[in-house]
Amino acid sequence: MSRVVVVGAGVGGLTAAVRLARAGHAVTVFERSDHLGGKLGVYERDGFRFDTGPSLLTLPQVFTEAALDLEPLDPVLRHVFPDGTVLDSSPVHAEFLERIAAAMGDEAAHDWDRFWHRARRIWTASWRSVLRKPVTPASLAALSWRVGDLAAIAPGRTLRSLGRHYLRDPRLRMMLDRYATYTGADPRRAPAALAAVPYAELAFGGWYVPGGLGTLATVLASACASAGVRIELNTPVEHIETAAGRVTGVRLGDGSLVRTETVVSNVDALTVYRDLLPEPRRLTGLADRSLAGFVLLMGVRGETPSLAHHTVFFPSYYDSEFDTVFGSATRRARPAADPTVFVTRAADPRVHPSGCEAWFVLVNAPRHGTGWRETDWRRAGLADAYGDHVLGVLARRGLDVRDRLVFRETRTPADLAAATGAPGGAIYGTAGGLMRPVNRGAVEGLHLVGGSVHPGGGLPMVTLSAQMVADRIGPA
Ligand SMILES: Cc1cc2nc3c(=O)[nH]c(=O)nc-3n(C[C@H](O)[C@H](O)[C@H](O)COP(=O)(O)OP(=O)(O)OC[C@H]3O[C@@H](n4cnc5c(N)ncnc54)[C@H](O)[C@@H]3O)c2cc1C
Repeated sequence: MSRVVVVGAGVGGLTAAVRLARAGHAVTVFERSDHLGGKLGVYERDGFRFDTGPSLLTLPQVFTEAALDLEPLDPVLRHVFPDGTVLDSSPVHAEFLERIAAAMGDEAAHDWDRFWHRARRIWTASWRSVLRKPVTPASLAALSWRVGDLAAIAPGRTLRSLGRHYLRDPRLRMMLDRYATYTGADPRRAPAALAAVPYAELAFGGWYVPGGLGTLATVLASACASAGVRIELNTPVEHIETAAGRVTGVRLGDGSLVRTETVVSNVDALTVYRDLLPEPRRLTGLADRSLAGFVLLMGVRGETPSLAHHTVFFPSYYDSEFDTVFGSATRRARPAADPTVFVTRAADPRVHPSGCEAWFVLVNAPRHGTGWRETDWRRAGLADAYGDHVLGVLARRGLDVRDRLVFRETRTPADLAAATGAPGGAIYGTAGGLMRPVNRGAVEGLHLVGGSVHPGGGLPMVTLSAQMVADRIGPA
């Protein structure tokens, strides 16, 4: 029986651990923190239960290691535009077209239908040629894929330009642009291939896990237990030991050495290459880093019928938000004055006391430490002041919750970085791009899973990375 060490108990690490143990390996997971799930965090207070990370599960067919009880969402998302238009997305295409026509007119519905057919081609090509296969610069260059798939994905084209080509209504353009942020990217730089994201979300639906998405970590943990995986919490891996270009073991925080020839790392690739390997190595194929997020967790009195499970409130000038949170060569990244505000409020009595609601509010935010003082999220008072600001923005967009708060907690990019080891609190690891770091590590026996490597961030992609890596390692 071969011994495999998994570093990190995020969704990628736990999924790889289950799959490898079922394939006959003796698997040990070392996790630096005192809890499982990584960014898939849960926070409980006064009878309220919050997911501190993911709130939307897509591509349920991917989660084969976790038997989940799922509830479909309709609408998947409610969009509130700056002119007051409200558009609910539907997992049934014909129904969504009717909703678009009712809210924005027939021309807009026709445009979305045309875009949808192109997005389906992109999805089909991505699923077949990219998402379940290790993609490397060499495989791209060798054009080993079907030429039709390459044409559909249109490498080199941006999501923004694809949207401008198909969609005339500025509100639909805004709606499409937002999908770039599902990988923490700027739509003006993100590849057109990300059109696969709205396709997948609407064609296969958006799902809620009763009790909250944190349940996924619990289910994966029990799958680990049944498969015989050993999990050690509060056990950071300080180094990956190598000799002659091969993995020989991992050095733990207490100085002890655990010998193994196979390490699956769920740690951000940047950290692995910079800090865990014996000599810092250049990470090839590093795409842009993902955005971080600023989160408010709020216990709220009363009910809010204007909210769907997920509601997005758009700003008047979307590009100015991207300019601000990404920064540029001449302007440092800063929190946005007029950000998009994403509110999740589950109608699930398991997550709030009766007569109340548990709100998760997320806005795009620059990574911790990427700019000057403005992006030092540890600066005294910044988190509270920005939280006040976000609630003021929400009030100006028609939803004033400030006099209904039972309590309010804040999670900044610096908090996420501290809790999960995500550099700068990047939500998704690397932002959208075809050239993410590859799953095969720089030394023999090292494999990488999780949001910072191919095929990317978000629960389904992270799960696919783990499945690909486990299958590549093969049976014991
Ligand atoms: C606010 C927020 C909202 C999100 N919303 C969604 C959403 O709605 N839908 C969706 O699909 N995705 C969403 N995501 C993204 C999703 O959470 C991530 O893509 C996914 O959970 C990342 O999993 P991972 O496998 O990369 O591991 P991570 O979650 O990054 O976990 C890595 C683990 O490794 C551990 N670790 C790090 N260094 C060491 C070390 N040296 N030794 C031992 N252990 C170590 C960490 O403590 C951590 O537990 C969201 C994320 C956030 C933060």
